[in-house]
Amino acid sequence: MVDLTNYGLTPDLIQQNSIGIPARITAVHKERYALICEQGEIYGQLKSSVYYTDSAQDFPTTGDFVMIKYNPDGDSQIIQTLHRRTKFSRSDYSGHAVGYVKTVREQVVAANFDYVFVMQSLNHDLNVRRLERYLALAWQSGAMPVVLLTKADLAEDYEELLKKIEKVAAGVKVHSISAKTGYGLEGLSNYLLPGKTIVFLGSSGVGKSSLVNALAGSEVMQVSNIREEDSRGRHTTTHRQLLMLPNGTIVIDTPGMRELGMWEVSDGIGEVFADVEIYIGNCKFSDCKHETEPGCAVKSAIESGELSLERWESYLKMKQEAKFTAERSFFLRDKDARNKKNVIQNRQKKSNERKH
Ligand SMILES: Nc1nc2c(ncn2[C@@H]2O[C@H](COP(=O)(O)OP(=O)(O)OP(=O)(O)O)[C@@H](O)[C@H]2O)c(=O)[nH]1
Ligand SMILES: [Zn+2]
Repeated sequence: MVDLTNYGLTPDLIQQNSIGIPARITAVHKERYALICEQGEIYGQLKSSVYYTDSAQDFPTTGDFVMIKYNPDGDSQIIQTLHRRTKFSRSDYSGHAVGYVKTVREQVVAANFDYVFVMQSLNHDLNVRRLERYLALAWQSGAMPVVLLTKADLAEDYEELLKKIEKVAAGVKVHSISAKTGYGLEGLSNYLLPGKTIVFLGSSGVGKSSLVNALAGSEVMQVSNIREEDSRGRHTTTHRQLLMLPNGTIVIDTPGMRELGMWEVSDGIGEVFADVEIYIGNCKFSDCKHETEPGCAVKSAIESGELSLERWESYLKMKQEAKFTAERSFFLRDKDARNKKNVIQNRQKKSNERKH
């Protein structure tokens, strides 16, 4: 029998009135879920009467703990998604076809992880702006970010670069590693603990699968062969996946983690740009736009070189993006409500017409 506490389940997650047995989602397929429960690896489907009628019910995702009605002869039934400790989510705009009313639902792409490995490769992929964005997302999730700079064996003289990264990633540990040579992997032992869950955030080809294989000591994930000259990777990870390493650490690698565009980062920004935000409250005018106002703490920090202009601009850019995402969600929710109202009015109109 599998003990789910080894998979990170804590008893407090199961509510008193819950029925069924607990399970953890290991992969999401089209209409079917792969799960692990005390009976081993199984498949399950949603109990539609619960999941489609009760909008408060969260559709399960990789890493979720759920309650199931176990079926030894076929697919089990998923009856409840348990509270998530941490999550990566974005707004789901699908289903906004003309004439249909559908709520903008939160789409969660991974849940219940302890650490986020924010990965960039030291050879081609390194981009400070993208790193800031990843870090904001990671903080937003509620878990602890850790920066991994991969393919250290391909890079020369990255000391300067490392300093720059460490500055951007204040308060976050930065590790340079090589899955190929094993360099730096022992430095990850603080996170690779039994029952802890790690999720990977990084673009295709950065070396996520290679790292998992290096840590597992065998080919547990397929590695895509990319041409190193242009670093163009193929999308090889086709299923969201959760798996356990031999030492009991759980890793999640899902393709959903790549589409970062529409994620809300509003809360995470404050964490990543704490060094920028300290100036903002110190301007002479409380509604300072940090443009031409006298006594602007931001402007004077930039002038004195305390704050780099580059950092300030990247802060503004991310703020702007977050605002756009929030407004877009709001607009669609609003539009949704209007649509719903129209549909109801039309229905009423039709039924009135029939009566007359
Ligand atoms: N030299 C070197 N190459 C590496 C290292 N890690 C990964 N690679 C290579 O980089 C390429 C992509 O590696 P993957 O592990 O498939 O990358 P991934 O992030 O899982 O990619 P997706 O599955 O597309 O998301 C492969 O050709 C690997 O052999 C490393 O530490 N050193
Ligand atoms: Zn100001």
